[in-house]
Amino acid sequence: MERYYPVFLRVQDRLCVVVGGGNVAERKVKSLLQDGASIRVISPQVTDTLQHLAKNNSIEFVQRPFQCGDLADAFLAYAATNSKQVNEQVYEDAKRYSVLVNMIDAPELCDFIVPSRVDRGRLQIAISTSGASPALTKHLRQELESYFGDEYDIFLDWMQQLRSWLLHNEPLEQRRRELFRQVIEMPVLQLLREKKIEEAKHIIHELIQQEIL
Ligand SMILES: C[C@@]1(CC(=O)O)C2=NC(=C\c3[nH]c(c(CCC(=O)O)c3CC(=O)O)Cc3[nH]c(c(CC(=O)O)c3CCC(=O)O)/C=C3\N/C(=C\2)[C@@H](CCC(=O)O)[C@]3(C)CC(=O)O)/[C@H]1CCC(=O)O
Ligand SMILES: NC(=O)c1ccc[n+]([C@@H]2O[C@H](COP(=O)([O-])OP(=O)(O)OC[C@H]3O[C@@H](n4cnc5c(N)ncnc54)[C@H](O)[C@@H]3O)[C@@H](O)[C@H]2O)c1
Repeated sequence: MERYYPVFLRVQDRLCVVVGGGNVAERKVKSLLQDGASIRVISPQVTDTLQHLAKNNSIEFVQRPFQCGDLADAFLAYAATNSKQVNEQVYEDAKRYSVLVNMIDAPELCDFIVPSRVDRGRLQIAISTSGASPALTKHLRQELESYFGDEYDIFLDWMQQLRSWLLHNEPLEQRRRELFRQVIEMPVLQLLREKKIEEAKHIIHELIQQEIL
């Protein structure tokens, strides 16, 4: 069985080269755009959406077939054409320049595979079946999306602020851990789900007040 090591990559302003401009390429591009990657699509033809993104300057579009050397300055590469032969050329080029490559038609050659993700601001849940069933991956994403709502975005905003405050103001690591555990176990998320934002804020403030006193 193939095993993959999960990480969260920083792609902001890093060049990601997508070879091919069909539906699958479009999906990879949209996901990369969410995280601020600098994207170059190389393909004789692209979908309407990719065309539109190129017109907006959201992506760079190089309108021609793939050529060896195209991956020289890439951070990540995607072999996303409908031709096995072209995808293999992309693979060879990626190896030549030591660029990590995703192959949309050959999981066994992938340096990395693209997971589904539930995106709630700072909370990201990545899902993979190690390539066994992308259909199940998608299904699980939809299930998790209904469980994890936007309340996590607000909650994590507060947790981050609280954490940086405690890192400066509470020198005891054991005590900080205890406080984080308490906040997580309080019904803050439930209140946020019910849109009772002030009430949720209030119970965190009370806990911190006790801490200060
Ligand atoms: C998660 C997601 C991310 C994304 O693409 O953004 C993604 N595939 C998604 C959807 C999807 N892909 C396919 C279907 C049709 C149903 C089905 O086949 O199950 C559906 C569902 C649909 O479209 O409804 C067909 C398919 N997929 C691969 C092959 C090639 C092969 O297996 O050989 C074939 C053609 C097989 C054939 O020839 O028939 C390969 C890969 N697809 C992966 C990711 C990687 C493994 C992820 C994992 O570990 O689970 C991996 C290995 C490489 C990669 O692409 O990174 C995205 C869901 C986004 C969402 O959440 O909605
Ligand atoms: N990984 C996945 O998530 C996934 C999902 C579904 C299908 N697939 C696989 O993906 C392939 C089909 O993908 P699609 O639906 O996006 O295909 P598509 O037919 O919509 O698009 C193919 C693209 O490749 C481009 N292309 C062809 N030759 C090229 C070259 N020499 N240089 C650069 N670009 C070139 C075309 O211009 C076109 O834009 C199938 O082989 C299937 O096995 C993968």
